[in-house]
Amino acid sequence: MLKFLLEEDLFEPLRTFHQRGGALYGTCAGTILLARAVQNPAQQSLALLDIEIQRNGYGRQLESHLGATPCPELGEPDLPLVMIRAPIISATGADVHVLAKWRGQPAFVREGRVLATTFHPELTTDTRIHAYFLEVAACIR
Ligand SMILES: NC(=O)CC[C@H](N)C(=O)O
Repeated sequence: MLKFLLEEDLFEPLRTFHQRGGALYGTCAGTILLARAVQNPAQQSLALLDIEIQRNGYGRQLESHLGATPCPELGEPDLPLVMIRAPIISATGADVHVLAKWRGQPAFVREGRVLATTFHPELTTDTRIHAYFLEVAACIR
């Protein structure tokens, strides 16, 4: 994804979109791209979300797993989590709201109109995060 963004010169258009008030949502590798700082390995990123992130934070593919976790912002039931070689958010800035955690680490975060999850809601039938994103984009949340 990083290679593609660089090859297609998409860094600046995405930053401009954000600057003009556009909403962004990253899942997993998308969250890595949005982060202020990436480790394991260090790499360039958009730095549109004030988090530090460790790629493959749980380990290799064998450590991919399912789970469920509470998300007070979205109500009951717990959010289903699909963690595929998921990253771990290791630090969050003062303006970042942690909306859900997994194993003690932020798993769903928001800073203004930027949302990010370390898991894949698109692989479940639970559409609450996508609906929430649309509301954030429409400035009604
Ligand atoms: N499911 C994913 O997007 C995995 C991300 C991948 N493990 C990475 O570090 O780039």
